[in-house]
Amino acid sequence: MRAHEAGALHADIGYRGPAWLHVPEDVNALMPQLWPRTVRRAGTGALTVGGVDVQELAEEYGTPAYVLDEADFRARCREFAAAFADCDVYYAGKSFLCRAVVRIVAEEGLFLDVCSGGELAVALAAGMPPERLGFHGNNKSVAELTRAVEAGVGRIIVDSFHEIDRLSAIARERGVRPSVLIRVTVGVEAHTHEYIATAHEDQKFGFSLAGGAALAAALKIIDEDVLELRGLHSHIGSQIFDTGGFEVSARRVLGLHAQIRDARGVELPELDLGGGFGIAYTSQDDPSEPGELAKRLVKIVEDECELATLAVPRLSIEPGRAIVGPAMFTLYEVGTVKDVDGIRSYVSVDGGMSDNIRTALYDASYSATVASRTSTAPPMLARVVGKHCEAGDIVVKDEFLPADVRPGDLLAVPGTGAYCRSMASNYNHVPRPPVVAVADGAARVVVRRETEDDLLALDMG
Ligand SMILES: Cc1ncc(COP(=O)(O)O)c(C=O)c1O
Ligand SMILES: N[C@@H](CCCC[NH3+])C(=O)O
Repeated sequence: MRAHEAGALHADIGYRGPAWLHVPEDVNALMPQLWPRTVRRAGTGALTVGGVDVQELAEEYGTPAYVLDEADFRARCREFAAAFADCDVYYAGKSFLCRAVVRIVAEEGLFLDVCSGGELAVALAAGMPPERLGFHGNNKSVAELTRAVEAGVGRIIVDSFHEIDRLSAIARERGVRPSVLIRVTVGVEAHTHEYIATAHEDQKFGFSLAGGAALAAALKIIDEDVLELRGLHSHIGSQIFDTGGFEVSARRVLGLHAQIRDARGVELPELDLGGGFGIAYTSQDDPSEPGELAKRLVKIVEDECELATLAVPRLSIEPGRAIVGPAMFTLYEVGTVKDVDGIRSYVSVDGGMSDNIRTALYDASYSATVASRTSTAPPMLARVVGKHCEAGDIVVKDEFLPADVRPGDLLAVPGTGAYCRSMASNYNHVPRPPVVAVADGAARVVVRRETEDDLLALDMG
């Protein structure tokens, strides 16, 4: 069925889904932009990834499981590195981090952004050269800052006056001069969910540009001469498609570069515009390629520098979601199917909000497909829900699945590489799923499944 016929069918079936979701012509079809690049439907009807059948993965590693397409992940790292060849690309580790990922990121020539002592520990344990690390956070502890300084972290992005004082004390004590950037709140209202927008005035991150705190912080660091101020940093939010926000942000931050030059005669050599580049979760999302993003961002910075008569600083960016998000999907097994009074069917899977909190937290949209077979049954409006004791435990709000979807089917949800395993919880004492990396016909566990023994290990009786 074609999309334009969907309206009529929507009316016929008393459709209760969102207006944008169309009845698919073929409920078995995969939209390439949603899936890791090596995913195919094999002759058997089951999905394969990296040449491995998902049924084999489910048998060997169980469900739910996050499945990482290693070739896809590497390709995305490489594409960002190539597109931003004259810039520094920091992979945002908060999106998903484990030692295997750190090693791949390093091998593919990227830098790494960490934002806690734990992420720093993983990065160092995996052998990431410390000078290729950036350290973020609005409330870094003395212990975290000390560790970063002692390890020789390449740059620390300072976020408060308290932090500047703390870091300066640590640096003085050790007779070192850590490189810092200042996180600037540029007052941009990014077009994304409120909880993942980070540059409007009223929030916890950064020094306000409009209020003068950012300039005061820069002058303090320059005048005290303990820390080396390398540049300014702005991150406007996450899952953003429009480069307009980056343009405003670059203009404002470079305006501050010019103010600092005018006040102290210093031109800062670096500028970081953060991450936030959107990916496709559904047919409605149309992300830009890294090459296109690079062209636009570099031009924005060059134009703004020309206007402010500044030398062009070295640009860095911090993409997380755009690199790992599309490289993974979550593989679940269907446990129950309930038709609720002709409204929709609730398809329960063996995970839920503990492995993907984004739907509940940000009202995020996802897609899904039956992964273990194809079906000739007509499409049926479904809501994929988890097994938690919570009515808001929704994985995929609205999707068309074949009407014969049944217990034992494997269900795959694409786009779960970023902020799913990294934000996973043990709610209801559900152990967190493993991450299985697949490449060239072979699978390996890069993060093992949590066990009930792991859960009990923290419980002191
Ligand atoms: C400072 C900073 N840099 C980079 C990122 C990565 O964002 P994304 O994964 O959307 O690219 C974040 C998260 O939003 C962030 O807070
Ligand atoms: N956790 C958010 C991204 C922002 C987090 C980093 N500031 C998400 O899932 O979309």
